[in-house]
Amino acid sequence: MISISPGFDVIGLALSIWLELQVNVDTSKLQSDAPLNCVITYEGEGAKEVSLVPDHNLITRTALYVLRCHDRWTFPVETAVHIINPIPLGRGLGSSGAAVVSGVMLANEVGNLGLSKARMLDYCLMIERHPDNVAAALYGGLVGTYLNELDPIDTERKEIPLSEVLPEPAGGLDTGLKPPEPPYGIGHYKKFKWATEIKAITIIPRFEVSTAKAREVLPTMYSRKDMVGSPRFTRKQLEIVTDQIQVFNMQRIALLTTALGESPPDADMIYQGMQDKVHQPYRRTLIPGLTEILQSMTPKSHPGLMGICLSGAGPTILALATHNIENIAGVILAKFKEEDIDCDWKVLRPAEDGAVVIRS
Ligand SMILES: Nc1ncnc2c1ncn2[C@@H]1O[C@H](COP(=O)(O)OP(=O)(O)O)[C@@H](O)[C@H]1O
Ligand SMILES: N[C@@H](CCOP(=O)(O)O)C(=O)O
Repeated sequence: MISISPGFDVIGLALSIWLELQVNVDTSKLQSDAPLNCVITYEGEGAKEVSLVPDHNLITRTALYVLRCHDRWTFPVETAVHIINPIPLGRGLGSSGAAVVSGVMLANEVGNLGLSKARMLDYCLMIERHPDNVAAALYGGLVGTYLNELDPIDTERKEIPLSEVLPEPAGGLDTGLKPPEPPYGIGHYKKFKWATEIKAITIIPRFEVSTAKAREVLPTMYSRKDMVGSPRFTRKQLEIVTDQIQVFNMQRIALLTTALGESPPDADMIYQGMQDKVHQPYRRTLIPGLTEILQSMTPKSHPGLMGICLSGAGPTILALATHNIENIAGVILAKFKEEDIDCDWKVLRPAEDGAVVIRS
């Protein structure tokens, strides 16, 4: 799943590329030699780099966090988790969001915790703190999200450093200290319609940009950062510039969520709706060719194109299109090639169902 500009940290889209866990609890065994009673096997994207040690792997570490909040200190004897992952890691396609959601669901299943999806979202948000990706993965489709204003005690709990919520390796077994439980109702979501004729072309460069790094390049104060070296601006003018950036994105989000659901789609409105000033301009330093790609492709210059943006934190480019798909993809591939960047590409569609459990 991905987040869509200009809906930075707000709008997420679940796409038809599914992380799958095949889980078996062998209750005939009385004890297990596996660390934390869990045997992990793995195939697909990340197979060479992802740890198969349960208190290092993001999926099982997340599951252990949820289990430990419920006084279960290890997996049940003996839990086998086979991970099948088609989502490239560190490309802006939400592999970590999917991993976190799957870890929470894994705990819910093996621990028989009976958590609702709303409660699972709380656990996800203690780990991946921007709600766009995890809400899309959990609920499916195109979602808008927000974080609730909590009382001071719950706010403090929700902001406990990630290193305490999800230490690596997952600690606690020796100390017996329960990890911080999430407050109730951290975030909420609303699903929007998606016009079926719109396809999602993803152009996936063969290099990684970690989301953490792509967030570090963003300004903390937009007005100050934007005005560095421009002492001629007054305080009033700085406020106006900040407002302009925020209002620019808000005006677009307001249109985009409706425009993406209308048939036939209005290309100009979607294209305008996908412009962003909050994160894309700052991330160009991490992604050669980004500015040129985003600025040179419009519905007029490339018929069929509806809109174009960075997918998540990048480096993947998301182009929405109704037709001319190969041609549009070819242009973006060629532009990356000019920067000596090889890419893969996929045409995806929204996955409306969200995270599901199939019991056999
Ligand atoms: N299937 C997976 N199993 C275990 N860990 C994963 C999996 N997918 C992602 N991760 C973890 O998430 C990291 C990538 O997260 P991130 O930088 O946010 O990029 P992305 O845009 O793909 O979400 C990986 O380096 C890995 O630590
Ligand atoms: N809104 C976040 C989305 C990060 O998505 P990812 O797929 O790169 O993890 C951001 O833009 O930082």
